[in-house]
Amino acid sequence: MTPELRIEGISRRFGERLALDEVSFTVPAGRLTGFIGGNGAGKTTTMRIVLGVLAAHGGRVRWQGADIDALARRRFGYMPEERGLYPKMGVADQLVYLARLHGLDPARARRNVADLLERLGLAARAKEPLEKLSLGNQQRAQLAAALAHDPVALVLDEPFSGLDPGAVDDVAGVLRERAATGVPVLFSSHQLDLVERLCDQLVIIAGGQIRASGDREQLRRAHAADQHLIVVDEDAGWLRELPGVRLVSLDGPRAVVVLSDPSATQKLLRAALDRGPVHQFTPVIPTLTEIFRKVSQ
Ligand SMILES: Nc1ncnc2c1ncn2[C@@H]1O[C@H](COP(=O)(O)OP(=O)(O)OP(=O)(O)O)[C@@H](O)[C@H]1O
Repeated sequence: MTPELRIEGISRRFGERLALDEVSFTVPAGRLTGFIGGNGAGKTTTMRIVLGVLAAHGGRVRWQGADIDALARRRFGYMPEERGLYPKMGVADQLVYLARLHGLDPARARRNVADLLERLGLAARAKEPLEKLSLGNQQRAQLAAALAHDPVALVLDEPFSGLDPGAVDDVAGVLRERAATGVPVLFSSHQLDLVERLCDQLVIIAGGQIRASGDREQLRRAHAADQHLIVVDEDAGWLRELPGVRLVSLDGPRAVVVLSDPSATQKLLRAALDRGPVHQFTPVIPTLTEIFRKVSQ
């Protein structure tokens, strides 16, 4: 059975406020799924419901094709928004303790924790109490806590917040490795550039509703507005007169155009080549930030 996590029609109210409105999406096995949305969009509420920390008022969470239960959830790795490690306890000791709570034998728990601390650049701080670590290093320790018991799925609330670029790369590397072993990874973030760089799948939520979800590149292509960039040798102003072409912007030899139909593409290219060299001719694919702005309105 494919280890796939599915959120199906989840709704949740807080008093009169509908925080989640029939939220559905899939976190496929072996892929990094970025969960993005503005403040109060519903990311944390969704993640809490997946982990059973909060009850849903409608819908269900499915794991490997069946309704999720406490046993399955125990095998998940969760990094909650309210970070939950003990400030006064040694870093390695508490990670081993948490891994053992999840059922790992002592040797395996110690080995996993040592590997993770090494991988996350914390090996030298292993014996120190958590509170003596910088906030970024505490964050790395939180991630280690979510990973130490060899989880079958990962649900991480803002794992990159407050990390410097080096730490972002360390954490991203660890998540990629986990995903490569077939683990579904869901992580929320406000850093759109980071999500664009890291994730394979995207889920965009706004006002408690899913506005877009799926493969990152497919989404980008689906939101392309039929625009093409063309770069020629000299001023491209002649494009104004070409039938089937609407000029969106013009900057000397660079122009962005919208074509009336697919056959206009070849006509445009031919007309441009008749006038001289064509240095670029390519569809304009929107960035994640542009898609996010468009669908979140
Ligand atoms: N315990 C609660 N009691 C009342 N309202 C809540 C509670 N938890 C969440 N909400 C409301 O539900 C909505 C969704 O909040 P949630 O924390 O899930 O958003 P988020 O996308 O994680 O936001 P952020 O990026 O700011 O963390 C918000 O309107 C929030 O005020």
